Amino acid sequence: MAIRSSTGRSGRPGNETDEKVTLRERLGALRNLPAFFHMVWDASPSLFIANVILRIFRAAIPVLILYIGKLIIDEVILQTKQSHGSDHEHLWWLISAELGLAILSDGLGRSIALIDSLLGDLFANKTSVQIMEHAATLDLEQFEDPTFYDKLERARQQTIGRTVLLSQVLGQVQDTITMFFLAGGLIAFNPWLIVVLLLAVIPSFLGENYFNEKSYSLVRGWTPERRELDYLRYMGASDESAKEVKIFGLSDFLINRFKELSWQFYTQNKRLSIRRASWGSLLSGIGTIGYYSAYVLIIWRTIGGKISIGDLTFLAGSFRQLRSLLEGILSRFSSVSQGALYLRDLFEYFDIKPNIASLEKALPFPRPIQQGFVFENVGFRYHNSERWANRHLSFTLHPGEKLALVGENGAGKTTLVKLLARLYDPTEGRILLDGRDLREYDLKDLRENIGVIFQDFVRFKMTAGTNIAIGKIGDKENLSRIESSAQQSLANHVIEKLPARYDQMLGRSFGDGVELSGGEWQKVALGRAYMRDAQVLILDEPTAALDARAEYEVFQRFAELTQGKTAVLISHRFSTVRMADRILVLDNGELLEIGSHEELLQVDGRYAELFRLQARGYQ
Ligand SMILES: Nc1ncnc2c1ncn2[C@@H]1O[C@H](COP(=O)(O)OP(=O)(O)OP(=O)(O)O)[C@@H](O)[C@H]1O
Repeated sequence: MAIRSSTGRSGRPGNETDEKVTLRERLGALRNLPAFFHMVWDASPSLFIANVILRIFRAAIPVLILYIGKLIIDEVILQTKQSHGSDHEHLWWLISAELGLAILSDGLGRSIALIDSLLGDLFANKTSVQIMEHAATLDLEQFEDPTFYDKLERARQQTIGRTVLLSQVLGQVQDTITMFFLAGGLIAFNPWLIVVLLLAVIPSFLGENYFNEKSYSLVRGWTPERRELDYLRYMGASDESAKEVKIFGLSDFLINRFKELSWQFYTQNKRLSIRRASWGSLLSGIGTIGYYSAYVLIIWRTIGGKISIGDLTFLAGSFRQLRSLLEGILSRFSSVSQGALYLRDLFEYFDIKPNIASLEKALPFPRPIQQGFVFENVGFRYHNSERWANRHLSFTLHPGEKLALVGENGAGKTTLVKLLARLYDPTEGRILLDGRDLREYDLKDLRENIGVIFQDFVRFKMTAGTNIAIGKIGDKENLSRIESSAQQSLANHVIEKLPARYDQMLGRSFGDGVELSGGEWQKVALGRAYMRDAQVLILDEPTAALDARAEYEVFQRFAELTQGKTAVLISHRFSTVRMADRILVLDNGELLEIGSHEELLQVDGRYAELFRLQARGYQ
């Protein structure tokens, strides 16, 4: 359990300086916006177009309303000066026009919000699918790397958070258009007003920008800890951990670690929020002073008779709206560029390329295998380890042969089969299949022809039928195939006792799911091996949880059913191992002995020693 800080930064989680982002980087991140809009467009072109058109219409409304307001006031003043019985028709027209515009503006606003949220949902769904699709192409090794998980986590967050970015950028465009309309009026009156306006707004923009940068750095720097918090929250309350949490009395331990980490984040965030609020009030005070200076200027000119009262309301209204628009645009610029930085995380994740992939002109997997697999001085070291998990491995796995792998815990047996299934590529040496490097074969074809059931197989919280069909998911509707696979792996006896048989939900996560015992799960997982038409079958400790009778039966069947197929078995039970044609003994990742049961007994080496040790235990 990664209860210590997973960053390895010894007690300095979320260190801001490590994750500092410059203004230049933020501007640079805006380059991600076109690609982002491309993704949004792909989510729904029609909604996207509708959104843009409605926003352009809405952008023109504020200035029209202000202008009509000015005309109304001028008209009212004119009419109060005129004699009784003057014609009010013009005034009513103006009032109706303003009312109409106000209603239209509200309707447009609601339609835009609706489209934003629909588009947001579509975008979130589409991106989640893309993240899953991309994850499927990546290497196992990449999944074992914590920095990869941080990236994946940040990318996942994009699917939810980025819809806000969409409305922000489109809102930005809309407000900019409105601003141009309003600014036109102000410039015609007095260009200096624009200068006052900018001076009033820029300080608070700089403040916003500064604090957004800090908050992005804080959140980004805290990604590993946030993952740890999620993990602790899950471990503290999940069916997977409940048993051991109770037995070992772990809840206080988990809760305390959670409290410690979450408190650290809270205090860092609180400090930043307080600073942000204090500076924000001060800087926006400057903006208010600017507004009132301009207001005084406009009033002065009105008193001097240079402009009408209607002009006064129009200009004061324009200035006030321009100020808030400009403040909005500038502060939104900070969040847009911050959003674009998060996008960078998403695109960085999409840019991760798998190392293990098919070559352009990949070979089809041989049908049938002619010469078998040849290991030529194969060595493998996990990327995060100094130790060689396999080294100097040279042997041949003949077509149709049943090979058993034997060795102590950590000897490298699972690693060897992972190399065979090309979950990893050798660090040194090579593996040949029918004389060609394994890397030359089409990866999908290779995986289809090599069926592996791992010791830590996944207990999918799905129906019993699906759990078997996993072995060949394309056949998930083929009930007779699923049933015969279940028979072969002895899972049929387990499944027939379940209330809903093959439709029974397994695991306790959903609905009326039923939990199976370890051995029962293993029989179900073994069924997956029989679903496949794979030429090579690999069973990594497939019978560890089976009782003695079940194990005997499983192997009787396995021998019959894999006639003519190549099979690799990993087992610590010598009763199983001796049924193999040949046995490969691994020690510290290296090949120690290889031969049939009888040959190895004659050699009287490690195998003979371990065999006798186990046999003695049964006497
Ligand atoms: N994903 C991994 N990252 C780093 N090291 C690993 C990883 N998986 C295994 N190892 C290391 O590689 C070595 C070989 O492991 P492997 O799982 O192949 O052993 P094994 O013979 O199958 O053991 P067991 O009998 O316990 O299943 C071990 O020292 C193990 O710690």
